[in-house]
Amino acid sequence: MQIKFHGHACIQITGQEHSILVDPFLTGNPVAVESAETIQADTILLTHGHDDHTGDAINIAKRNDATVITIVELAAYLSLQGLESVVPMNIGGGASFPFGELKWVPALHSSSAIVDGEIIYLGNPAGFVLQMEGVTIYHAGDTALFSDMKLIGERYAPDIAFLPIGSHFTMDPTDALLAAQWLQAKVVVPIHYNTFSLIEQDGHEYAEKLKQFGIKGIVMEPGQVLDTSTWQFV
Ligand SMILES: O=c1ccn([C@@H]2O[C@H](COP(=O)(O)O)[C@@H](O)[C@H]2O)c(=O)[nH]1
Repeated sequence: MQIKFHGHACIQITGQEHSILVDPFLTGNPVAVESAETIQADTILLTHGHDDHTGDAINIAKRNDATVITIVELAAYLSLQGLESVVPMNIGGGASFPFGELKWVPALHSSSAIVDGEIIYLGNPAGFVLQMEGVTIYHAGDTALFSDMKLIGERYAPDIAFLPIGSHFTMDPTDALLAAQWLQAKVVVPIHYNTFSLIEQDGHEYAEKLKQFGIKGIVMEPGQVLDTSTWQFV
C-alpha cells in the first residue's frame, strides 16, 4: 500500500484495488503540487466541513464517480449539492467497505461552512481509523488533544497516525507529542502545518522529538509517497 501526502490534511491511500482520498483541499492550497483536475480516487473521506478540508471534494467526486463517506450532516449537505454516491456515518460508527474497515472516532474541533453569507452547521468533526490490507491508519482530522486518544491507542495501536501540529486551530507539537504516545502509534506523520503563516511549525523538530519515545516520525512534503511495507519514500 502507498500513502501520498497532498499537503495540509490531504492524504491519499492507494491499495491493490482502491484509492481513498482524504480531505482533498488542492485548489487554493498554496503547498499542493497536484491538480484537482487530474487526481483519481474511488472514495473520498471528509473529516469535517471546513473549506480547507472539503476543498475539491465535490468536483473530484463528480469527475471520478467516487463515493464520499463522511459525518451525516456533511453527507446530507453534499447530497443537496448533487452528489449521488454519499455514505452518511457518525462518530463511533464503523462499517465494512470493499477497501477495508472504517471507524469514525471523535475529534475536538468544529464543523461548518459559510454559504451565501450564512454559517451552516455541518455536524460534529471526526477522525477515523481505517484498517486496510493489514495496515491500521489513524487520521485525526483537526483536533485538540483529548485523553480518549488513549482509548484509540488501546484498541487500535495504529501503524501510522496523521496528526495536526499547526496550533492556532488544532494541537501544537507539544500536544501532538503526547497524542502520539497515547495513540501507541508506530509511525507518525505531522500534518496541518506550514500551509499558511498562522500555522507555521517545525515538522522535523517534532519528528526528532518522537524518537525519544520509540516512535518513528516521518515528515512528508506535498507530493511524496510512502510505502507502508518499508516506511520508506517511493
Ligand atoms: O491557517 C489557517 C487554517 C485555516 N483557516 C481557515 O479557518 C477555517 C477553519 O479551518 P480548520 O483548519 O478546519 O480549523 C477554515 O475556513 C480555514 O480555511 C485559515 O484561515 N488559516
